[in-house]
Amino acid sequence: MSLLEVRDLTVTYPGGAAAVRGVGLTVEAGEKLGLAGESGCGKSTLALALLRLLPAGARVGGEILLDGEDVLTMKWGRVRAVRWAGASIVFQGAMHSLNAVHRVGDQIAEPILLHRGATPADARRRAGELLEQVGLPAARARAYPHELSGGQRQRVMIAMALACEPRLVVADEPTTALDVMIQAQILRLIENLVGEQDVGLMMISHDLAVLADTCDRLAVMYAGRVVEEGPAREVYDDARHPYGRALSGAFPRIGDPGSRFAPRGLPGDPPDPAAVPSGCAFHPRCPVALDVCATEDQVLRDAGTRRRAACVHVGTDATGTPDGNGSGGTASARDDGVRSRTP
Ligand SMILES: Nc1ncnc2c1ncn2[C@@H]1O[C@H](COP(=O)(O)OP(=O)(O)OP(=O)(O)O)[C@@H](O)[C@H]1O
Repeated sequence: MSLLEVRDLTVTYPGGAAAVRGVGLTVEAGEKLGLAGESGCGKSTLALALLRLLPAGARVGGEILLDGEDVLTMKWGRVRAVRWAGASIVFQGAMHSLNAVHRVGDQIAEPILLHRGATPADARRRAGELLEQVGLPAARARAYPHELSGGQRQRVMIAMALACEPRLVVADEPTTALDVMIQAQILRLIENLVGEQDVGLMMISHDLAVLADTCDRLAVMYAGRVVEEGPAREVYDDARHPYGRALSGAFPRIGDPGSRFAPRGLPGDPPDPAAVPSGCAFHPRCPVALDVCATEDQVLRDAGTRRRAACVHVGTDATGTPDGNGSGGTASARDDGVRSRTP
């Protein structure tokens, strides 16, 4: 059984924005999954859904199995317990997530008191240990958030996320607000802590290069769907979906700070989730789209060993590379595929 198994997850916001449209993915214990995609593709919505943190009015379908237990049908008391000990989230922008009027040590100690049944003295001691584990002196427990740097605050957020020894850590753009040097330190910290404690990690970022550097496996999202997944380096170096290829060309590799984000050679913008294009949602921007792509939906199917992609060109003679002719794509090829939903 996987630590996390998401099956056919859909999230629609009031007003009709279909932010997540039938996502299936897994995270194993000790595995680091990177979730990539442009702004607005539904990454944060997926993360919020995992812990039932979506705003009221959002409609959710599918299953989110954490250790086999469906988060979507749990009673609220169970959800609260799961939010700390089952899975916890590190958000971007720690200043907004920490409470400005409480000392950081108290904020780390609180879930230990509430969910671990520790005595106040034990919870304080554990908070000090956690601070040391994330590279801060235990004495910083007495600091208020505004007395810490951005990188230190993000370390505190990581300590909080680890407070109740969760099985899964979800890190949503954990380093976006930080400068490059601190970013690298925080990424290594998350990587090491996850490795030491054998927890699963879902790291969310628009930066495929960072994810390829940190994670074992990558899933690429476009317009609320996973369109490609596979071993991190392979997806980054040799994406099978035209969108994955554009995205992997979009970022500097580590150590090349000169270039900036912009998916390479892609016209237009990601679609409005309230008006997702018919067929493959990527077809209006796709350099190798066929007529059929405008009308027929694409599902994830085998694209090599432990790799899947949702593109009409996958599994045909056509490579789907921008200079390939793409003529081998047929509608019938799609039916051979593996659906994103596990039967
Ligand atoms: N509360 C909400 N009500 C209505 N629409 C929403 C709400 N929250 C998000 N959306 C829409 O859902 C879509 C997905 O948003 P989401 O934040 O999940 O994307 P994302 O990939 O995480 O982007 P970013 O990296 O910018 O956070 C976007 O089009 C967004 O405008």
